[in-house]
Amino acid sequence: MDLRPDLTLDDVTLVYPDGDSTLTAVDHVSLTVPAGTTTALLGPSGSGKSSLLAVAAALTRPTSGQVRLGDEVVNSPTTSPAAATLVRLRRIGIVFQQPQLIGSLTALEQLEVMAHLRGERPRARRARALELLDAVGLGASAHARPATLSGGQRQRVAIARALMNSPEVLLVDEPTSALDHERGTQVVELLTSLTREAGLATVIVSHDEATLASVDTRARLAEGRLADAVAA
Ligand SMILES: Nc1ncnc2c1ncn2[C@@H]1O[C@H](COP(=O)(O)OP(=O)(O)OP(=O)(O)O)[C@@H](O)[C@H]1O
Repeated sequence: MDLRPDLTLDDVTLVYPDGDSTLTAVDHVSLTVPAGTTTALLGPSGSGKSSLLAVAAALTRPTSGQVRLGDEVVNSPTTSPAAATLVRLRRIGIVFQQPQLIGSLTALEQLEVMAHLRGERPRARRARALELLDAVGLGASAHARPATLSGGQRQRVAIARALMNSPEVLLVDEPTSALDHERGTQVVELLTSLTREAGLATVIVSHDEATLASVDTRARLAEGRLADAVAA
């Protein structure tokens, strides 16, 4: 296993403007996700889970505090948009609630597009894409288009795509919300085993505690604050 950095949030606060006043969506959250482990981020609707994920993903700058990979600060109130884009492209894989696949492309092509954007050579990117599709159990569906895949299979393509740029961090927003219990559990198990194998620091936002038996840690948000982070 490669030695990958831990993901650390140091005292992160995110305040949105809200009419004449402000709304504190994330309130002084500190959290470390060690490399090779998965943390589930739980909490009621509006507790700040998506906002925290957006800061961890360098999609949104924190109002105060910082995000680190190892010792390196990758998102802070002064991070430039260009630096944040590079961090997202090179170091962070994101899986959204909906897989957001391109209808006209095969599973293999969805992955290859990612590597193409990074300027990887065609042969290398095809080999890596096939390896990842195999890893998510879709080796036999490499040439299938999204319409012919099930919801669980589409989510697996999105996971493989997020890993195409060999990220250090994997951030996953409600991956099981469109899946039944069994398929949801399988997707979380896949995420935790890929995380261990690749030494990733993974955060899964979830409403669905029943699918989370395989995660290492559960962190709970309430009104933007971290209520607890316990070993699962
Ligand atoms: N872009 C925004 N501008 C202003 N307020 C926002 C914005 N995004 C979220 N909020 C507010 O911040 C708070 C936290 O929202 P957030 O979406 O992070 O919570 P959540 O736990 O992910 O909820 P859900 O489970 O419903 O997605 C909520 O009060 C929400 O209304």
